[in-house]
Amino acid sequence: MASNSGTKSSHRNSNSDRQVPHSSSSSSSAARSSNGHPPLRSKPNSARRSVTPTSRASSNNNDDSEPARVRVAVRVRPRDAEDLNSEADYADCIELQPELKRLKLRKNNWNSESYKFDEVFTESASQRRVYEVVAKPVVESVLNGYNGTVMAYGQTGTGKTYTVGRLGKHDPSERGIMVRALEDILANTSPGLDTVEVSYLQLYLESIQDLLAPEKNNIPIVEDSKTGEVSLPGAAVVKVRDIDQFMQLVQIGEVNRHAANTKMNTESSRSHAILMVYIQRTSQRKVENEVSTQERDTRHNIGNGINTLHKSKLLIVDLAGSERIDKSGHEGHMLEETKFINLSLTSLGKCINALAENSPHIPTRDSKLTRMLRDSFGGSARTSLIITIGPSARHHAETSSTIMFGQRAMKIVNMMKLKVEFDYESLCRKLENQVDYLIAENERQQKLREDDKDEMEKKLIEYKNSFAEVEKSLDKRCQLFEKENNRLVSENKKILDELKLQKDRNDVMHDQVARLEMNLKQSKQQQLEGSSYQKVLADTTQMYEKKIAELVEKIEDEHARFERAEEQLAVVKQILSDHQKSTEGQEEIDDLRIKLQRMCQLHEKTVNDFQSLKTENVELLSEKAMLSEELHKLTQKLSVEEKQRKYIEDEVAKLKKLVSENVNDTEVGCLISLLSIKFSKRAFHISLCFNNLQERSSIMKENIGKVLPGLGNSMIGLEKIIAMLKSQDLDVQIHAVKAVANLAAEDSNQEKIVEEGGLDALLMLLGSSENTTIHRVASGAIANLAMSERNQTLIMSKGGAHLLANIASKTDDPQTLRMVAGAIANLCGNQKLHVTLKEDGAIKALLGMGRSGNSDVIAQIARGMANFAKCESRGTVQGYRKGPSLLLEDGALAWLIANCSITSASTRRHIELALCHLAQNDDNAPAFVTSGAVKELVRVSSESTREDIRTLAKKTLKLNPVFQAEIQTL
Ligand SMILES: Nc1ncnc2c1ncn2[C@@H]1O[C@H](COP(=O)(O)OP(=O)(O)OP(=O)(O)O)[C@@H](O)[C@H]1O
Repeated sequence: MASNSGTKSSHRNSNSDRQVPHSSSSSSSAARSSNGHPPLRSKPNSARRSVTPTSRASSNNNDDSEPARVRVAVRVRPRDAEDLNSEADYADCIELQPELKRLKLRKNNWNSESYKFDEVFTESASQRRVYEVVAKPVVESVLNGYNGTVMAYGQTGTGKTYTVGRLGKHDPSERGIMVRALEDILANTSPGLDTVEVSYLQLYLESIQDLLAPEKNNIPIVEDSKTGEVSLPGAAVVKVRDIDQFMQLVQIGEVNRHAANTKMNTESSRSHAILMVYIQRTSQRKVENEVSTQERDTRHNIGNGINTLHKSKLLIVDLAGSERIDKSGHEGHMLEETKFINLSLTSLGKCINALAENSPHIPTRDSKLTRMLRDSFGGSARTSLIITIGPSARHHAETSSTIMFGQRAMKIVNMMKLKVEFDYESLCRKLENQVDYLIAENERQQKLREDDKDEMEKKLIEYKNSFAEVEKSLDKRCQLFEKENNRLVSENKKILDELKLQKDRNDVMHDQVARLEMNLKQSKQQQLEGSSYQKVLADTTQMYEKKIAELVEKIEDEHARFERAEEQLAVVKQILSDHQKSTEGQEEIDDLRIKLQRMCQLHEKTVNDFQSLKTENVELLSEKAMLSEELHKLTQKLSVEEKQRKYIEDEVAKLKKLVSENVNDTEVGCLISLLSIKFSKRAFHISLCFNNLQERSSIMKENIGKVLPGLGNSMIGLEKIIAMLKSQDLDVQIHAVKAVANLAAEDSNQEKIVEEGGLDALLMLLGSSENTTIHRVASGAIANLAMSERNQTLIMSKGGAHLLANIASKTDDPQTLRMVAGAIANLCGNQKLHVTLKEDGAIKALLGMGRSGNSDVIAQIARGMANFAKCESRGTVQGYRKGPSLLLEDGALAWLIANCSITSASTRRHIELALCHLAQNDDNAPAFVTSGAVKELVRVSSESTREDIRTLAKKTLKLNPVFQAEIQTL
């Protein structure tokens, strides 16, 4: 029940409501969450924080609050045996209009008021429908991470426990809200990821007892002053595995509750039962789509995502019965007990009033109930209230106050806040690991790159050196080759020249040989011709043969040398061609060059990567500074708000003081006017101001007019108000009579009003005033006062019946007639007054008011007739009354027959009841026959919508021979 301006948080953890982003001290690249929100940043050494919902929330917007009015449904319990035995004419206390979601309450038995709710459940509404309408939306919202409360409020015995706590072990259709809520919660959570835990407590005589661990008593309530979070550190919290185990827990709780209550000599209805369901859901933020492969690898190393925790709390409250002290006992323990129940329910009511009025201060500290509900009713929780009422008019006042409680609760608008937390510690750990990993990885990469770079540079130098050497040796070899080539070419040329020369010589020698051969031939010839000659010739031949052999040898030498030269040439050629082939070394160098280039590029890229990581680091640091600044601003804003709240409280205190010391009429008048706006909270102070009120000031009169009717809700200043009824000033009289009428509407005020002379003053006004407003309002007040037997006797003894009859004859204003008829109808319910009523002309006046034709007036006449006839028939049956009804002489039968077919169901039932009761008196039978009422009675016996009336009519017709005879003639 947080104040409207207060902050909220989930159970058991200290969390703030708003997401306050923080930058990390160092981080990976700026990953973004899947919904495009800024990435989550951790802040080491701080507790878990609330964040804006992402994955589970139904809505994806960034607002962390959405307005939701407290939903209020009303459920009527079916009639029980006691209700059926109760007074039949009061049986229509409420009228349900479920299709309009409205409920009509017969206000004070002579007037009805219509109230709208979020849902109106008739007696036949199923448990399933009640759960689905009242609790299911709350359960769904709790599953989405919001806190929620379902609360049952109503008088004892109206079905709160039936609605909320019924187990339905043998018949699942009977299951109440608790079991159905847990069924839904368990079906929508996964045992591995989520946890569901419960505590079950009882609040009795302002002491909290654990129903699951009964030895734990007087459990303290701990409130986090910063977050407003409420926790009960001593209470047992049990993990729920399945619905059977939960039902066993509730059963254990019920047994303990029963045992505790027996020990304390009380009953369950005297304590508040509170089931607390804690839900913790885990989900992972997916960031995979938006991170680089490298980051994904990194994340893979340290865990895939960030765990977010959705923590929420569902409270299901079965409140103690809301009956008043006078009904629940006046003495000893019972009185003490009722006071405590009243204390907690009254303080709940006060909080609801304050919340409904959007008051800056919600008085949650007044009772343990409201302290426990501080973070669950109003504030940021989704809340449903089911109010339970009984159908019987016997409990009219309780039913009325229950309805008003529900109506006020409907005005509360909560600002629901989603609390998603992430596991900050584990996130922190993960991010720190991530940072460590990235730093280490970065350093490693850098080192690798530096090593690579050195290596490459070394290799490059080596390659360059070897390339230069190769080039040098190639140059050398080229020079050598060229030199050798030149040498070989010149040698070749020389050999060729020599060969040519040799060839020429050969040719010459061949010629010489040929010549010599010829000479030889000639010599041989000459030999033949002479022996001396022969000898010379032989010598010459020998010489020539020697020369030839020498020449041949020389030629052969030359030939061999030529061949060698040729071989050398071939070698040179081979060397030349080898030399040509050696240019392939160039390709190797090119390859090396390309490799070198690639290595240079790689080096450059590494340097760039390193630079961009550095830039990123700087960006993250500046982001962290920005977010820290934002946090600082938010903290400042919070402290300003706190100051404002204190200022308002001081102002209120000053105002209180000022009012108590009021200085002059005008100021007092203005203050009262001001304070009357916040009347319900300031009534006490206004009453103090009355001590100084003087009628002489026109400002005062005006303000009295504003304040007095409002004061009708309080007994403060009653003496003064009653004194004002006798004022000479008509305006003052009118305002005062309105105030008294408002007070008289609450039956708890009536005794005091009469004691202070209010009834005398009202009757005096009725007799003396000519003002129609005064007639109308005073009659209304008297009608209210005429509800108790003691007041009825007083009214009659002071001539009230005569005065009322007189007003009835003087006016045609339907509102005044309705009030007068209501007052007389109430007096008709007292048999001791019947004769005086008749003698003073009240019965005649009552019937005469039918001339207005107004349905509300006719309803009151019918009620009066039913009251009168019922009391008379009781007297006749019990034998202390004789003779025909006093109603007959004034024409009641004719009136009843004439109005028998009226459309309003409740008026018709009163007329039917009046006829039935009159028919029970045998002395009335002749009048029934002559007026034609027997026929109506027969119709009632078959057509009345109420079974008990049909039965009564049938029984009466059957037992009376006059009626039997008359029926024969019909
Ligand atoms: N809607 C309903 N349908 C049938 N029976 C009902 C319904 N509501 C209540 N009852 C019955 O009325 C009786 C009183 O109901 P219940 O005990 O739930 O009232 P209660 O308001 O919780 O009373 P208490 O304040 O004493 O705890 C029970 O016997 C219950 O079974």
